[in-house]
Amino acid sequence: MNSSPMVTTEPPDDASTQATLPALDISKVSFNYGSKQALDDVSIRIEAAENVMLLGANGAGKSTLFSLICGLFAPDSGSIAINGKTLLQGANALAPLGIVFQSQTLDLDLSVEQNLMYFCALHGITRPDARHRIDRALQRLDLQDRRNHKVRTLNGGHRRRVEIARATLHDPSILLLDEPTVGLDIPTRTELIHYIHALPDLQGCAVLWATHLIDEISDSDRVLMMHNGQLQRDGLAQQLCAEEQVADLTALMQRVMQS
Ligand SMILES: Nc1ncnc2c1ncn2[C@@H]1O[C@H](COP(=O)(O)OP(=O)(O)OP(=O)(O)O)[C@@H](O)[C@H]1O
Repeated sequence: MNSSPMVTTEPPDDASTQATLPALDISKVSFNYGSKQALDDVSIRIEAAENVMLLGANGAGKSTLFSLICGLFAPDSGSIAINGKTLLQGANALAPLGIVFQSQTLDLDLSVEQNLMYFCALHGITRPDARHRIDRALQRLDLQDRRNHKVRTLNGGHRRRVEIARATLHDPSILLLDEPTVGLDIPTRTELIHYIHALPDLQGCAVLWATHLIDEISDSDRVLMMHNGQLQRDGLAQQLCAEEQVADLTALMQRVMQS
């Protein structure tokens, strides 16, 4: 991937304080919608500041997994811990979580800054601190000149960037991204992919990024392959392909889906 002007370098935020506990620990999680099993005995451990791609075709179980991590549903069995705290330990357990949903959730009639300020207020961040965090996030995402623009006037790529900026304002330990590039043109996708890959180093947070697009995954990425609610593969993309003697991830995904 080419370097992008969107990425600026700064030291990570408080990364050292998050270094020991796994950012996310999913243990033997199963979940059913009535008689339909959506997740079957899924275990995933993501370390602090690790970037992980969650790959699966439609219906694989990615969104359901995200809903469980966010506490929207409780698992039928198994447990989920964020930064060492299980979700059963109360709403506070969700505090170190950042999320960008598939569908857009910005207020179109507020400016970029107003959207970000509102989020900070919801998280109990004081105004001076919020200003500092917003400055930093806008700079990292190359959005400074859009600060006072109404979101309604922004294109899809800029709106996505605002959502990502917003999701990092409270310095989450783990950021969940549910198909963040859907609907974006190729140059905008490329920029976002580059930025998101740099995020663990920039921000010190882990990233779990759901996608069904294999071209968003690079050889050195850790990839989790899901199919029919099961975690079928977990490893570095290049290594998985070498172990199974396939040319690329597309061939490996085909094998997984035929199994
Ligand atoms: N509300 C629901 N009621 C019943 N079944 C559901 C519901 N939501 C999802 N499912 C089923 O659960 C399985 C997993 O769906 P899920 O949406 O988690 O997959 P996904 O990988 O996120 O796919 P997509 O990218 O299409 O959202 C699928 O078989 C789906 O049809």
